[in-house]
Amino acid sequence: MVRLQGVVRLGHPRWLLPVASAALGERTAQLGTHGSIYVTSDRALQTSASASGSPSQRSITRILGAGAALLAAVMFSPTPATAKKEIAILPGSRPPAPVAPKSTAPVEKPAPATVETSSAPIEPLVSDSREHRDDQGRLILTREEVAKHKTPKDRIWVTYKEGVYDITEFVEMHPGGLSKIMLAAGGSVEPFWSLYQQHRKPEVLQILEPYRIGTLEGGAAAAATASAAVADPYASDPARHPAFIARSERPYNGETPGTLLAASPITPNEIFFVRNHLPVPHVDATSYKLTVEGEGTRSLELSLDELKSRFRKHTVTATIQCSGNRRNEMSRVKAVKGLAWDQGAIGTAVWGGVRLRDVLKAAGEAGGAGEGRNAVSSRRIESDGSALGVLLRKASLRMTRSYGTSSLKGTTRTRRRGRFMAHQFRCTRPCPFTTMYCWRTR
Ligand code: HEM
Repeated sequence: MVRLQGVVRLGHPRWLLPVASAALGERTAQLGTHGSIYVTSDRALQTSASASGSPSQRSITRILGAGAALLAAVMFSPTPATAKKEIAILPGSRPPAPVAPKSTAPVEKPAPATVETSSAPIEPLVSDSREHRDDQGRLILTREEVAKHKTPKDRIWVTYKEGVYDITEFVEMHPGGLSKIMLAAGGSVEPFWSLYQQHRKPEVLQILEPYRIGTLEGGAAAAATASAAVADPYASDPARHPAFIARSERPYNGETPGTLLAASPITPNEIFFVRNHLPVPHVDATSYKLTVEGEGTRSLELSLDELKSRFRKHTVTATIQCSGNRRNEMSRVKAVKGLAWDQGAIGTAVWGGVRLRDVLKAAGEAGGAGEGRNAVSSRRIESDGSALGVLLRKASLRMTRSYGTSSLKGTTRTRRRGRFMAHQFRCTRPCPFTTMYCWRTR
C-alpha cells in the first residue's frame, strides 16, 4: 500500500473518490500535519475503505510526508460524514430530564460508536444548599464535576460559557456527527467551536439551551476568563483579495466574481476560488519532507526542492470546481445545505508538477502481482484482488477528519494518464499558500 498524506489548504473539491476518504478519515486526526501515500492491494483497499484498522498493517509501500504541506487536493474529497444523521434538529427541542451529578462515579473509557444511555431512573437535580444554586435555581457545578460526565453511562455534560448542559440525548442527533461532539464530552465546547465556527449562530444556541442543567462555579466572569484563553485558530489566516465574493469568513470561502472569471481563460492566482473547511494550516516549504517507504521500496526522503530538481516537470492545464458550485441556483429548485455559491467556485490554471509514477519509481517501487503498465480496470480489481490501489490523503489539523481519495495504482503508472502531483500554479510560481499549498494531483 502506498499512502500519500500532507497538509495543504483545507478546502478543495469534494467530487472525487469519497471511498478512500472514508478509509482515511479518522487516522488523520492522530497524525497532525504529517502526510502519507499508501499503495495497497485492491482487496486491502476495499477493506480499508470500510474498516478503521491501522493502514500500516496492510501497507506494502508507504510514503510519508512530514512537517509541511503536501496534498493531492484536486483529488481529495472530505471524509463522508458516516456518523452524520439526517435528523431535523429544531431549536427548542425537548430537553432531557436533568440528572444529579455523580461526583464519585469513575471516569469511563472513551465514548462508544453508539450511545446507550443508562436505564437507571433519572433523578432530578437537587441541592439542599441555597449557595449551590444560581439565581434561576440551577445547580452550581465545578469544572471537575462536569469532567466526570463524559460517557452515556454517566451522562454527557458539556459547558458553554457559564452554562452546563446535559447533551446525552442530543449527541446522536448532532448534524456534525457523534464522534465530533464527543470530543467535548466532560468539558467546554468552546475550543471546538472556535475551530468549527459554523456554531456561532443563534440557531445553535437555541438548540443547546433546553439542555441546560446548571451553572459553572464562578459564573459568567470566570467563564469569560476561560473563553478568552481559547486561542483563535483563524488568527493567522492569510489576507484575501478584495475581489473575492466571500461566502463565509471563518472558515474563509470566496468565489471569483463572474466578470473576472470570464475575462481570461486562465484564472489569475490571486482570485482563484478558495474553499476551506477549517483554518489554513501552517506549512514550511523549506522543511517539508516526503518519505517513501515500505515493502518493495527503499526508504526515500525528498524535500520539496529535491522533488522539483530530481524529477521531470510536467504541466497540465486543468479546470477544477467545487462540487457545490452554483448551489444558489440549485436551492431555487430545492433547498440544498451548504455554502451558497453562485457560479464562481471554479477556476482554470496551468499546473506544474511531477508524476507520481516517477516518484514511486525513484523509491524502487516494484509493482504488484497482476500489475500492468496501463490502467487496471475496476472490474479486474474486484474479481481477482491482485492489482494495486493507491490511497492518497492529506493530513489536517488535529480534531479533524482527513480529506482523501484513492485510485488504482495502475493509473499512477501510465504515461498518458498517470497521476500528477502539482506543486506549481501557472507553471512557474509555487502554489500559493492561500490557495492550495502545496500539492495537487490529478
Ligand atoms: C452541544 C454542543 C453542540 C451543538 C448543539 C451542535 C450543533 C450543531 C449544529 C446545529 C450543526 C449544523 C450547523 C449547520 O450546518 O448550520 C452542527 C454542525 C457541526 N458540528 Fe456541532 N454542535 C455541538 C458540538 C460540536 C462539537 C463539540 C464539535 C467538535 C468538533 C462539533 C462539530 C461540528 C461539525 C464538524 C459540524 C458540521 C459542520 C459543517 O458540515 O459545515 N459540534 N453542530
